[in-house]
Amino acid sequence: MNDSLPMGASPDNTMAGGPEDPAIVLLPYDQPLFLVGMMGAGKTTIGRSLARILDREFLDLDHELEARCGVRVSLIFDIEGEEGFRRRETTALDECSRRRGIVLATGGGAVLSPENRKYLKERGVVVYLRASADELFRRVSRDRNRPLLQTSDPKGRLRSLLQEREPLYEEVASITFDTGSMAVAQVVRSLVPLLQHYKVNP
Ligand SMILES: Nc1ncnc2c1ncn2[C@@H]1O[C@H](COP(=O)(O)OP(=O)(O)OP(=O)(O)O)[C@@H](O)[C@H]1O
Ligand SMILES: O=C(O)C1=C[C@@H](O)[C@@H](O)[C@H](O)C1
Ligand SMILES: [Mg+2]
Repeated sequence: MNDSLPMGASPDNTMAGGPEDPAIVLLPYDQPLFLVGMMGAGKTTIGRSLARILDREFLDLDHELEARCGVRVSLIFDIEGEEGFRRRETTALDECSRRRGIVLATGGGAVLSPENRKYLKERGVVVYLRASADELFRRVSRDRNRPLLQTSDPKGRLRSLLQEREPLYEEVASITFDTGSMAVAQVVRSLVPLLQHYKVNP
């Protein structure tokens, strides 16, 4: 028995208590978990905490890009523009999404490319952390490392990005979780049992 198995999952991933329905298996314990959502959704904060509880390695796609380039995300945007950033993001996502036993916090715009959406849908279980534009804005308004919000109307920009991306987050999501005004710890506490008992249709 592997110690890192989540509660309720057995090594062959059949349902605890016997395969009443052999077509349904529990979330394989090493299948990657991907967090998607807008900037400020809590992907980094919640992802790190989830990984600790699920005894998984935590990766953050923005941090991965910063480590590879040696500069902050905002400087990648300044030097290479959004197009250059997105190219690097796709390469990093392709590599990171092949890793087993991870929780990966993606960047807010990682769902924009069809290629990225394919990686997310085919390689892991995707959690969409949803929040309203007002709530998102409260969380990110003071952060300077979010280049897309460096405009004269950051709240309006956030609102239009959310509108444009919502269907894309929904498209890739295995689970949509409304964070509402829940505190981080409360979101994590609610997500853990959902993930531990998540059933995958093979
Ligand atoms: N549920 C929450 N309640 C209150 N504050 C939150 C919640 N989730 C995240 N935050 C706070 O919002 C800020 C942004 O969170 P975080 O950096 O985790 O977002 P993100 O989804 O990773 O954004 P990005 O796409 O820009 O990387 C942080 O200061 C974090 O502590
Ligand atoms: O929402 C977005 O498009 C972004 C979100 C961040 O995670 C970074 O990936 C970058 O600032 C772009
Ligand atoms: Mg983040």
